[in-house]
Amino acid sequence: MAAQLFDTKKTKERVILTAIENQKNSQNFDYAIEEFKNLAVADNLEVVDVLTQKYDRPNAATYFGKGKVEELKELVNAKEARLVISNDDLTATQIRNLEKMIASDVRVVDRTGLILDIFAARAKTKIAKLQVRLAQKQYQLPRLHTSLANELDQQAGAGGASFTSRGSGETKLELNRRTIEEQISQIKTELKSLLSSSTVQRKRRDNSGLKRVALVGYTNAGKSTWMNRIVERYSQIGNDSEEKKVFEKDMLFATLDSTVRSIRLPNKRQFLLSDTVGFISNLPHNLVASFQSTLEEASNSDLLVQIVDVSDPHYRDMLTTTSKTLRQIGAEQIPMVTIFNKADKAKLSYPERSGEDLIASALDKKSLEAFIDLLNKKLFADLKKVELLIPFDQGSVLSELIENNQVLHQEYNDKGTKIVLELSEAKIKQYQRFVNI
Ligand SMILES: Nc1nc2c(ncn2[C@@H]2O[C@H](COP(=O)(O)OP(=O)(O)OP(=O)(O)O)[C@@H](O)[C@H]2O)c(=O)[nH]1
Repeated sequence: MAAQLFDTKKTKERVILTAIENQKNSQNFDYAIEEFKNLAVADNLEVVDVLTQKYDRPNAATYFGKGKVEELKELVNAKEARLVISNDDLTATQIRNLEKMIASDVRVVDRTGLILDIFAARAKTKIAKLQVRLAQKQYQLPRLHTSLANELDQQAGAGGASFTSRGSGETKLELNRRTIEEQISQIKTELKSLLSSSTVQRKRRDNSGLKRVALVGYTNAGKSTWMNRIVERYSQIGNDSEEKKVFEKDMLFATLDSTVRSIRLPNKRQFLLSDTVGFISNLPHNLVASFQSTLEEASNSDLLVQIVDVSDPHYRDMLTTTSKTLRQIGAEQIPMVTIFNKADKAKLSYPERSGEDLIASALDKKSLEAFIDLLNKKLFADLKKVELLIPFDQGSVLSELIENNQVLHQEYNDKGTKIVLELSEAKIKQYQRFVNI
């Protein structure tokens, strides 16, 4: 449903990446280029060269300065590339001018367009597809120019109606703008109704009073792998968890939907675990807005578990990216622990606690135990030991308590059953009348 910007699936399209180095980004410039290249590879493109320029600010008309555009033109010809992607967002004017100056059959896109394209290819569920489509349309709107207009014209033609014939005196561009605006509003309506039913589901789960844990972190850090290991071992519904597994793959943005699973530990403590879309530096604003509901899994949780690939030389930059994204979605106040993952690849010893955090490998059994131990300590720190006296005629209350909590001690007296267990403040309130003082 979500249309691809470039047809990359049959043969790998040859691409030249461009970027501007300035005072603001010079410190992390190498990392930014590395990340940019990975994004292109993730979109099945073949990066044939990277052209950069030191410049305080991109040229408003042509992005690069005049001489550099000439250099780019020569490079495009020499390397037989038909696609140029800029690391900075481009305006419609910059795109139009660059395409004109380089060659008529060369397309110029920016990093946001590239990320949207990857998301479009990865989106599987109806909600994810619509969210990407919304972000794509919002991205297209201010960038409408002739070549996009022609593309839209063809799309409309395929639908039968030629909207160029509508209304007198209106330009093609205005009509296209109006069409996109209408599509945006349709997608929003559809999303709203789909999301309201999924919000209902979320609320229903919330009523269980279970704590929520969200796995967050840079794309490809290992979030889905951890999720699957935990689900395989501790999922609430038996061991037949194959269909509950989430997509785990060595590629950027393998997961676009947030998945929530109910987990029950051997000590009977329960919580909801969610996996969510991976972060990346400067995640396009439109995408963050479109994926707000998916990202809410993280911003509504009681504990964030940040997964970082410690074997990546840029892992510190990835930690910064995660912090920035968490601020962007209003989740910076939520308590967080960090798992320095892929310690096996980094040749570090594991599992090992590092203060409140953990050095671990998702592929290791002992790391899973250490992870669960950490969760137990952080997530259930507010549990209080309490003694309850349940009268004999309240058998159902007693069995519910025993079923859902680890009973530390149990004995009988002439009034009923005395049990000692750990409960949250809310649960103590709920069972207040049975508290044995
Ligand atoms: N060696 C090693 N590989 C790991 C470890 N954890 C995950 N991986 C691999 O890293 C790759 C990415 O893992 P995922 O779990 O898909 O990563 P993710 O964070 O969910 O990725 P996105 O969906 O892109 O956000 C997969 O090929 C995993 O098998 C680990 O501890 N050690």
